[in-house]
Amino acid sequence: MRHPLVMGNWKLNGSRHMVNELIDGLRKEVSSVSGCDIAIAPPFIYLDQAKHQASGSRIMLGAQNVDINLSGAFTGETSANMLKDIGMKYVIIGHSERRTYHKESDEMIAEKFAVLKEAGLIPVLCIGETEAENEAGQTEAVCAKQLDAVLKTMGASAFENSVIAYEPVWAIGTGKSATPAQAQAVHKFIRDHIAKHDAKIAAQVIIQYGGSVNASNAAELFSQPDIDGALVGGASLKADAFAVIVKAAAEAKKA
Ligand SMILES: O=C[C@H](O)COP(=O)(O)O
Repeated sequence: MRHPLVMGNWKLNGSRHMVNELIDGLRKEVSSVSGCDIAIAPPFIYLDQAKHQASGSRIMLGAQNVDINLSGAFTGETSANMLKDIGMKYVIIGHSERRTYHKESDEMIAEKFAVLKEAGLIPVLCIGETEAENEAGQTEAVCAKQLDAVLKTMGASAFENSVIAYEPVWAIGTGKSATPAQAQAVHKFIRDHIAKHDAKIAAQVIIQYGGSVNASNAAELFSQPDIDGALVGGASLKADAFAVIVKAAAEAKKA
């Protein structure tokens, strides 16, 4: 049985004060929740502070990016081994904001996937189509191509103990979430696509939904059989709203 994961992607938001306040608030809200893994991904500069602030709680830490290199003359970059060294568990890769603003290709993202696996970190691989691709009926083709970049280089076994986040670009930060039925259909496609290579791994891989998840729509999204939690942006910046989403995931997957 899959254990849902709700992860907050803080993106470029935060301060020393906010790290302490938000994590303290979240610790109180989720202290009695079981049945759902919880993670947050603050900006790099606050990861160490956040790790300490969350110490002894069920809140795990993740980073928002990683470099493909492990050391050397790569100014401004952070390696997988460094993230492991400071106690990170998850690393988000392939987020559409990085694909768009930093021109990250499927091939580069597959390389990042490989360095994370090598370092013993859990990749959270974001995939998803743009609005134009959605309207052109290309959702499945786009998701398949993004998954294939990893499948071709590493095989289906790479998805063992890995996370996929389906994030339709048109739903990110827009307030316009995919409907539960729309999201379920794509999640099932993703699982079936991996199952063509390895049914056992497809059955266990966590597939999160991301894109305007909030306290009001989370429960219905999580009621879908192939939606295993969420990658949450805006709503993860408020402890109470994020906790409602965590509780909804724990509740929905109890049955
Ligand atoms: O990584 C998170 C996603 O980009 C979703 O962001 P959002 O919840 O603000 O729409």
